[in-house]
Amino acid sequence: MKPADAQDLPSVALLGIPLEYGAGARGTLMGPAALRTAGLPQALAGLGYGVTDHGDIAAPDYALTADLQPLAERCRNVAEVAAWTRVIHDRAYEVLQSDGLPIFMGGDHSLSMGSVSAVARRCREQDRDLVVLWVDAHSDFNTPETTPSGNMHGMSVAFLCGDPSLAPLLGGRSFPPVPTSRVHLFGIRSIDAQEREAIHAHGLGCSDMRAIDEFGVSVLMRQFLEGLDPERTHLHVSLDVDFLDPHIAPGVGTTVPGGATYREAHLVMELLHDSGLVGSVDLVELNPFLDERGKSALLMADLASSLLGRSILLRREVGTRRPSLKPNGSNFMGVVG
Ligand SMILES: NC(=[NH2+])NCCC[C@H](N)C(=O)O
Ligand SMILES: [Mn+2]
Repeated sequence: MKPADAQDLPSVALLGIPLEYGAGARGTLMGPAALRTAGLPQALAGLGYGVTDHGDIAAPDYALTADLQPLAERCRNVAEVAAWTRVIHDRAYEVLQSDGLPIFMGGDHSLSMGSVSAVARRCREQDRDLVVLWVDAHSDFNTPETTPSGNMHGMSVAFLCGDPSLAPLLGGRSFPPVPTSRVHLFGIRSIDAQEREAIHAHGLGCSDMRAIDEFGVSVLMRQFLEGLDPERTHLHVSLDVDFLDPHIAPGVGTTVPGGATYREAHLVMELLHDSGLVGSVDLVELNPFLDERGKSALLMADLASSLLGRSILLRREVGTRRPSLKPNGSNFMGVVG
């Protein structure tokens, strides 16, 4: 997608995914409703977008079939998550055929196995390079073998990068795995021991919270964006509520102290918008049952508005040029821990 100017704004397609089987805590099933109550559709319409709300995906039937049996011991709710992954993939793929930038409203983070796999399939057809920006406290790179919790929302990145043990989740559908060199983790501050080793071994890009403390979100985000080919890139942004500091966003089951501040989070979204590369979005892990008077829902809706171009700038042109700042040669982007 090219940067949108006022007369040429694209449309937005909302898809609700009330999924909670991938998380340890229940309640993310209410996430899509809370994002609507927080005014997300109206906020995007107010920016000038044509907004189509495709409603919520209905809960699919599930069964622990033979192909899933090997996963059952290490993965909680694997039959439910597999059934959801398949319907999410199919529905997301349909929505991707229609016009407009899709926003997948979760739902726990295991939904990205369905949404991003569909985006990957679509990108292959359109000869685009899919790049995934995982904005999260966690790296979600566990596999059934390494998971300490069994919670499948901690395995989405491994699935998307083609972990063979998780392949049965899609039930025969195929998608091009996202090369690990095209995944960038942002805001990370909670990694399990074996997960850390796997991230090193596979060479995923990572701006962890330590790097953000030292260099700031602007330098790191600009460096990430500069590495992308503007002609070929479809950037998928997967935004987990727990990227944010728990003080400003308590409505999530896996809070980790020391998260992004209000302005850091908005600046990330603003820089992403200015890049003109964002092609699809997940808003995940919002748990209204744990929220305080809707404040996390309101913040997520607000961040989505910034990602889609709402600007606090007086002069619009300041924010719409391509990022150009080059930090001087240091290689802090690829380092974890
Ligand atoms: N999307 C999330 N909130 N993921 C949390 C994952 C936590 C932990 N690493 C696990 O595998 O259980
Ligand atoms: Mn996550």
